Amino acid sequence: MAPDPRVARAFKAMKAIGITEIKVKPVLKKLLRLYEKNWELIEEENYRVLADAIFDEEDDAKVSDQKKSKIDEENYEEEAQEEPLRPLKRLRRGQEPRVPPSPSNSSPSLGGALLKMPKVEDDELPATSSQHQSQDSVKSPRLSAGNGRGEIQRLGNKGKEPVSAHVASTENRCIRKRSSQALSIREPAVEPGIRLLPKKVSGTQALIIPKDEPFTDDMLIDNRPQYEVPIAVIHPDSIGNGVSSSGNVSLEEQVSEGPPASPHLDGQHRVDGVPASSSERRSSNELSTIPEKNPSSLEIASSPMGEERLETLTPCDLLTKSTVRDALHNGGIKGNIYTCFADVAPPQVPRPLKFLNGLNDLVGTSEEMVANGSPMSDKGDPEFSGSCSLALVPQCQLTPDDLRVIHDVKDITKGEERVEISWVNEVNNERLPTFYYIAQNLVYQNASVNFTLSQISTEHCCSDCFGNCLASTSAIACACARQTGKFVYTLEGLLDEEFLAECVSMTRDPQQQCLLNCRDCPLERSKNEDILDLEPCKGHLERNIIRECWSKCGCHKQCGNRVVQRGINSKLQVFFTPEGKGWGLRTLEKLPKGAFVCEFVGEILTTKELYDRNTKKHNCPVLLDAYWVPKGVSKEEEALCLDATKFGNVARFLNHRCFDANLIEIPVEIESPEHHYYHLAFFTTREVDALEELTWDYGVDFDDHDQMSFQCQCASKFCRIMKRSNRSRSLSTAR
Ligand SMILES: C[S@@+](CC[C@H](N)C(=O)[O-])C[C@H]1O[C@@H](n2cnc3c(N)ncnc32)[C@H](O)[C@@H]1O
Repeated sequence: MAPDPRVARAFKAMKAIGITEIKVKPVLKKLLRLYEKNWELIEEENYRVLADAIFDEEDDAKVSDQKKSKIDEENYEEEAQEEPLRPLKRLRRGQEPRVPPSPSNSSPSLGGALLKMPKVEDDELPATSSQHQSQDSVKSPRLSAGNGRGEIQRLGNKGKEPVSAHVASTENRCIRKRSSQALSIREPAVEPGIRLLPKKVSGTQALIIPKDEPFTDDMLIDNRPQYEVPIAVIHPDSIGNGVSSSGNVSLEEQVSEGPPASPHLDGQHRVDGVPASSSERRSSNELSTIPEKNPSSLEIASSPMGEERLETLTPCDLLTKSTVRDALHNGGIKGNIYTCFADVAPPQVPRPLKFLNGLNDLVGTSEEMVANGSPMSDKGDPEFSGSCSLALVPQCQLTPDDLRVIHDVKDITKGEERVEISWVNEVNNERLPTFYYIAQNLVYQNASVNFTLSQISTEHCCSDCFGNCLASTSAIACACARQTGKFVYTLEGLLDEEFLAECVSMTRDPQQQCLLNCRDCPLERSKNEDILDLEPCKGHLERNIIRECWSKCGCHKQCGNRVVQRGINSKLQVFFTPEGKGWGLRTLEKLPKGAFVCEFVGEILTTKELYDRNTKKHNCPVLLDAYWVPKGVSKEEEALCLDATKFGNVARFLNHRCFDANLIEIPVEIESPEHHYYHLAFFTTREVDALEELTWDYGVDFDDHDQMSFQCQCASKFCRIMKRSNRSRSLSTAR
């Protein structure tokens, strides 16, 4: 096969400055991945980025060699003394300063959960040293969701079968099958006066990152399982106004040069340790809060694994780095820029970190952070204690968009949520997959989801209520609780134990599960154009639902019957799982049983639209089929699902756990009594410890090849794939 002329030209340009093909090849390959094959970025300025990246690679190799020699010569203690200046972790994350993964998910597993990233084709470039990870193919996820009414309102669903238009044809067959789901979240603590930053980044990184590049499947690289149902390339523009408020995580990635070692330590918090609000954070770009006595910027990375690194750099140092300078002038945003900008302080002499006795004195583990409520407790030096001042940061001519990106580095929600949600990768140098963070579901195109006040009759709201419906002493049940017979929330904001137990039982207990089958399943209709190919409905799991008060109700926004609509309130963190599941979500604080964690948020699609997307990189779309059977589905367009692959919230990072997941998903009606659309909320099924991963039973039938499939690593003793043979026994034991 003839070599790509662009490759040949790149080789030639490098050869002209004395760089051999053998050195060019691997770096070029990385850049192609990083830039998603956007050659223009590589070719700019006579392949400057490429040359920079190669030189950086060489520099890093030298540093690595020097370090190795040093380690041979010095004893362990001596090495430890130098840790602050050259973190051990750097070796592991060695690639980040050079050619950072693309914002859109450069790493194989990254895309993992949601988006899979195809590698650069080998035939495009000669063989390289890029690593290849095993790839599992993932089939279309089982779409599940449900809505039920308290004890209430039970609805059936399971996942795959067409529902006839209108006719609520249902054979209510109780079938033993399937599962439940749930999850919870938390937030990282932050250190006043000290910012956790990624290590230095090469200019290449800073210059790279095409912000608005279209995201296409073939630009992605991922070795992890792919979803059977691919996702379409969605441009923010095509989504409508609602998207404007969403955040593009890829942009965040662009800003950060590498996976944050410990997002807990970011500077996005106020001095009092309280997470800054979105607006506060935004303004902090203009007024940088800095430690009064901290003369220099301080880069700190740490991890629960005990790997930390510290580096002092003056703002001047940072700003005079050519790469940063270039990036600023070019309007590019990079990790370094973020670092320098965020830490810009009055020019002072960098302060040596000798006073640190060891990293562990300064940077605690995640557990310590959680326990102490602060990731860094000023142990190292009182000067790091909260006192701050505001300093103007005039040098950087960043656009408002740039500033927005900068702020998003440590908060994937970009201020969309009430709480900040950081991400951390203590396993490798993969970055978050590219997606736009949205806190509320958004209609993609055809989904017929209309909320009008006129739709809500007095039967559907409690207009006579006042204050907190749960605290009412009225003998007459609040209208919003009528369907369930009682409120399903307690005054503490948790799910009523009995209601939760019933929900869990209905999804987990084979004896209690009830699958309802519709005659003309919309799901099957969406999958198959030819009516002759239609498969029978596979059943929809019967569920309980929650009905919350809403705008037409007379109660207060803080009414106890408004939990899900108030959004995430726990301290959550997206992290890279060490078990091969890709990214996951964990809580940073202990969560009680029955706590709301988050909603599954994504694009609202018709099932037809979902299948039309024809992508194999879906992030577990969820079918809103809770009412299909009881109410029927009048037209195909009303068969809705949620796809969080490109637009979603933290729930897209929830991994699957067979049977005994700590989260369960429950349908929640909020704005609309129309049953074809509802919210899907995750609640804890038990108390969840701080740092525990939050999991949800996708309800995957690993024997059904029509469903999403992956090599389950849930480690549950009830794992359906690992212990299939013992499944029945396990389930009964668990009960
Ligand atoms: C909704 S995503 C979860 C987030 C995902 N881990 C990521 O990195 O973005 C679902 C995908 O995560 C992976 N996954 C989830 N649960 C898993 C498990 N128990 N074992 C292995 N992989 C899992 C699979 O690749 C699955 O297709």
